[in-house]
Amino acid sequence: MLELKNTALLQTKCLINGEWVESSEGNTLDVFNPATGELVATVASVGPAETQQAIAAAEAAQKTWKKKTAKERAALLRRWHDLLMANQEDLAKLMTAEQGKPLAESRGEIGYAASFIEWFAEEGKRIYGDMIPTYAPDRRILVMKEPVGVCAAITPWNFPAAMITRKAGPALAAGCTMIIKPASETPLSALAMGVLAIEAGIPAGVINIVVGKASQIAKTLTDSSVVRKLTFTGSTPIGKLLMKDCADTMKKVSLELGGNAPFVVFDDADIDEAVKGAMMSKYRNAGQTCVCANRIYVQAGVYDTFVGKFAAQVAAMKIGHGTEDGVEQGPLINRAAVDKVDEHVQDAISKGGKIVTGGKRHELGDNFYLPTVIANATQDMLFAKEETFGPLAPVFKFETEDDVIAMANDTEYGLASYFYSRDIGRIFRVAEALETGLVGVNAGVIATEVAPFGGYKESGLGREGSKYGIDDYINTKYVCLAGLDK
Ligand SMILES: NC(=O)C1=CN([C@@H]2O[C@H](COP(=O)(O)OP(=O)(O)OC[C@H]3O[C@@H](n4cnc5c(N)ncnc54)[C@H](OP(=O)(O)O)[C@@H]3O)[C@@H](O)[C@H]2O)C=CC1
Ligand SMILES: O=C(O)[C@H](O)CS(=O)(=O)O
Repeated sequence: MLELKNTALLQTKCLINGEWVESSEGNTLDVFNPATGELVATVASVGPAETQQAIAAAEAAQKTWKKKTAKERAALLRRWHDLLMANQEDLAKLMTAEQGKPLAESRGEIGYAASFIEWFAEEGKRIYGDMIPTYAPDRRILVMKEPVGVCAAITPWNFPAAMITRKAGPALAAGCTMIIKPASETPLSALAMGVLAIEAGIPAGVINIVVGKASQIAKTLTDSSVVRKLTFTGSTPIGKLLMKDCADTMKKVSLELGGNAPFVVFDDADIDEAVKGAMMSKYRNAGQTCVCANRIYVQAGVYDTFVGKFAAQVAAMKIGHGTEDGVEQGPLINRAAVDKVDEHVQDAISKGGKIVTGGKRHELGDNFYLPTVIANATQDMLFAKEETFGPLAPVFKFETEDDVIAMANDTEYGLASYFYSRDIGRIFRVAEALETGLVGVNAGVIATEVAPFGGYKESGLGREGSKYGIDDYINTKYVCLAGLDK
């Protein structure tokens, strides 16, 4: 049973124009605990009519929100940040209840989510324009930076808080307003953050949260000419669909999509550090992150040592419900996710892969799968080309630097990559050769609000976080002042 200190955080209605509303047709959707299968809450499930109301509210609110000074917006965002942190434990409990991740990871995600609000509260004060040396004595050239306007966000279940604030932070700091459609599996984290945004004093209509049938809500958002930008985190196929749907109204689009991260261990690596990094990169969130190591490549000279050390640590992981102390891996989000992991395992076995540890469903329940290591992985196996999005680590052997760079880049994805080496020449050669937006050198987890996060190729468009992350919420205007010599 969910025991919250601040019971107001368990919000089951949608947020439109500062009001908590039910579906006009009485529709609802159930939120289940992926560990136990128990019903956590029943949430209002709205459609096109309510989405239109949210768009209208965001449009009206933006007229005054953009006129606040960056400092005024920053003060409100800072209060939101402080309330997120003050309610971190309750927000973490809600997240573990609906998403399944261990409480420690949920607490960490709330801190990560709040960091984007804190970061962009300050970045909003540094959206500088330009005064460009003129081309004519009677003229002056101004460059103004203005908020894009009404923005829509569609977010995933794997990081139910951080993937929202990584978008809402820059949007609100820049003077934009937002309609957020969270994933149907995990709406409670979004709605709880909405409760705290209202408490922080963020005006009605600046943030709107609509839960419901994704395709219906999305179509209403993408068809609307009022919505000037769409930002999405999720699968590449859905990202492509949304990008196409945004073309008719020429919206700005930011996409954080799927990945297929290579994790490379060279023979000059610190093997113990490489094992530590592989554990963190592969099994965080039960392998359900777009930047998880999806393919582990180990140079022949250290292959057996790495596999032995790595598999021993994986086999020792504590699996359980996210609410249990010390649990390192909880359930996956649903049965389909577990089936996909098992499909990759069975495919590998059929092609000569060797299970070193794990390789089967866990008796804890339908959504649990043992953390798995497969040796003798080869490029013809499904996980070489498909994102597993689960706790499966295939370990490939390679001979040369050129060989492994070719294999690492042999994918349509380009989000994250990692490698371990202590040779400075190799570090620069390989970091520059890898075709990904993020590169971790001797590190397995590198996401932070201060650095730009985003992909190459079919892993997406745009950057989130860092000083670059606010650019996607800004329009640049050139103003020419003439007649100044009279
Ligand atoms: N880059 C990343 O961080 C993430 C990548 N993924 C990738 O996506 C794969 C599948 O995960 P999944 O959760 O199904 O990802 P989806 O892309 O299906 O879902 C992400 C978001 O998109 C919404 N959505 C689903 N279908 C549509 C549609 N037709 N139009 C508009 N929005 C839609 C979902 O809503 P609803 O929940 O209501 O269906 C959810 O809010 C994973 O295996 C992984 O490869 C997934 C999550 C995060
Ligand atoms: O979508 C994801 O998987 C996250 O962006 C990964 S991270 O930002 O938590 O590294």
